[in-house]
Amino acid sequence: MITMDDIIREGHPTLRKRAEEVSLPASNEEKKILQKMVEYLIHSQDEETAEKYGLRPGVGLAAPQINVSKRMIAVRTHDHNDELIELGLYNPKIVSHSVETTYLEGGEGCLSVDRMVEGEVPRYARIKVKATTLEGDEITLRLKGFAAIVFQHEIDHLNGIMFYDRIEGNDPHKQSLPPKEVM
Ligand SMILES: O=C(O)C[C@@H](Cc1ccccc1)[C@H](O)SCc1ccccc1
Ligand code: NI
Repeated sequence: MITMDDIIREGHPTLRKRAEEVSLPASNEEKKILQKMVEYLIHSQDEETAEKYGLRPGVGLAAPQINVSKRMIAVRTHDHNDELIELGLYNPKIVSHSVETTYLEGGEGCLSVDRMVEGEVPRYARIKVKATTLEGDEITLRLKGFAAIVFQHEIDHLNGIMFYDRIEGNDPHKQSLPPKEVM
């Protein structure tokens, strides 16, 4: 199982790389890794298991965070209708987004960042994501609210972007809004 020992922390070069596309169908090894990433989220959201193994709760995890520079993410959260989203995805892509932006009150955290970082992180309010699931199905997700923020946080990890790169007042040359992905 994945524990905090497997999660690399800021300063590790893999967190600043652009992760490689996964050629599909995924290999057995890639499937195993993605499955374990989903399991990490399940374990981390179970109070007893999280306590037993010292897991930080997570609603998302990107493969670069376990030092695997491949375009794979796991997400376990609820959508705006309070439906559970529990997915392992290959090659997720934001194919369109709202002009309107939003942010998480109180800012964001990250399993790869062992410190509090103040500041609002601007995110698109609504996004459309295309990806291939762990089971091999191509899906399109229309997301808003917290789920949209989670997906943007995780897809940023695939592009070597950390949440604090987007906080106003940082290096003015850094893009404070998500870069145009595929527009
Ligand atoms: O480091 C990660 O990628 C996992 C983050 C994702 C995330 C952080 C902030 C906002 C949206 C997504 C972890 O889930 S941080 C822990 C956490 C847990 C519940 C709610 C928000 C953040
Ligand atoms: Ni993160």
